[in-house]
Amino acid sequence: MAANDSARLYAAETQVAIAAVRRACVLTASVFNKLVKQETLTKDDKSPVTVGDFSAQAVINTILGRTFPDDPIVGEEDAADLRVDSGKALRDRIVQLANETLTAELRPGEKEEWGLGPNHARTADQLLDAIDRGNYDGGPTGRIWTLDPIDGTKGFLRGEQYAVCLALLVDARVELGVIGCPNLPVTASNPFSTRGCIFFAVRGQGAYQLPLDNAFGGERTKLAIPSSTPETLNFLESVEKAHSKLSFNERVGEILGVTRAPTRMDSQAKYCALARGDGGVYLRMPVGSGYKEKIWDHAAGSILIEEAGGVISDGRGEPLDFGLGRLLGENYGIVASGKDVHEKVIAAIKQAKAEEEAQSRS
Ligand SMILES: Nc1ncnc2c1ncn2[C@@H]1O[C@H](COP(=O)(O)OS(=O)(=O)O)[C@@H](OP(=O)(O)O)[C@H]1O
Ligand SMILES: [Mg+2]
Ligand SMILES: [Mg+2]
Ligand SMILES: [Mg+2]
Repeated sequence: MAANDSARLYAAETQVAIAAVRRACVLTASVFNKLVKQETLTKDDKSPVTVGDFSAQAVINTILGRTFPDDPIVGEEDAADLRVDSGKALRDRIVQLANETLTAELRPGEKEEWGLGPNHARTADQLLDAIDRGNYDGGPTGRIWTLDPIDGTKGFLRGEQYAVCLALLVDARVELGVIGCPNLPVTASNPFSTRGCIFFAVRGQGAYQLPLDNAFGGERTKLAIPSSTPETLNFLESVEKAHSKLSFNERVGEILGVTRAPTRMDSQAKYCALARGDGGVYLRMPVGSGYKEKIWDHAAGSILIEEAGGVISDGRGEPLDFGLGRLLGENYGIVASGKDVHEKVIAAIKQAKAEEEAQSRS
């Protein structure tokens, strides 16, 4: 970081969040190569969770608990399944992985007072309690961190894109977002370039990309979403068909005159790609299952888009409300894009929706 950064708002939070996300990314990338079948559980909502998700949440919450002990955390995972007898094997593995990560040698930019380095192993109880620091209900006031330790767990299991996502809300407004993408090439135009990027944005201070393997010493690249035309525009959309209505996206694309094929990518890596100009519109429309979006799936990505000069809203153009609790609640889909195309996308959604309603009446 530059010398004058300590004077900036949220400088300490930014440094800690980048360090915590970087450590969690090293953990998840290394665990992927060693995962065995018994290290994945299916949650009540039928979605997967792995030892990688639990131990990344343990690591990040441990660091936040030490550095900002009064700040509550809304995290995706909880430790209930690890506290029962049948969870012993998973629990042991998570304790081992989290401690390997927390006790790794300090890197430039990290401080031992954050509870990092060889002398800072935790007990199993401390790590389970750290995971459960993420049980906060959220709400409209105060400082609240929100964490998705592995966003795109299905992508992670496929060896494709996933992201470690951390954001700080202050009175329901996202002030800081950090996203680690261990499998994303550092050069947008070259899929064969080195993989592993960290993206971060602070309100009023811009959005940046850093190399994952040199987060504090490497060059930071300022991000700006370029303007686009129907010929250059494409959509960034979910891989999982149950997560967003891809047929609706296709119709919106036709209305806008989009000719390029969509890019399908798991996780908030989609927001990162958009922020660096690698894709034009993040479009996520509900499939009609009644699923409610979670704040940790969009908070960090939303500030990255805004600080890269873009706009994020729901499918009606309404702002996303991060102050309603753990759920985004009342949003109808999500649209993120450059400023020049956002209104056009909202108008195209309105038209596609009207067509759909007319069809269902006839
Ligand atoms: N039914 C349904 N509808 C919409 N969204 C859902 C649904 N189920 C899950 N999720 C959330 O989707 C998160 C992953 O989102 P992605 O955009 O990465 O989806 S996709 O994998 O690219 O299809 C995923 O995040 P993780 O659980 O962190 O992987 C979920 O929070
Ligand atoms: Mg999940
Ligand atoms: Mg997620
Ligand atoms: Mg997750």
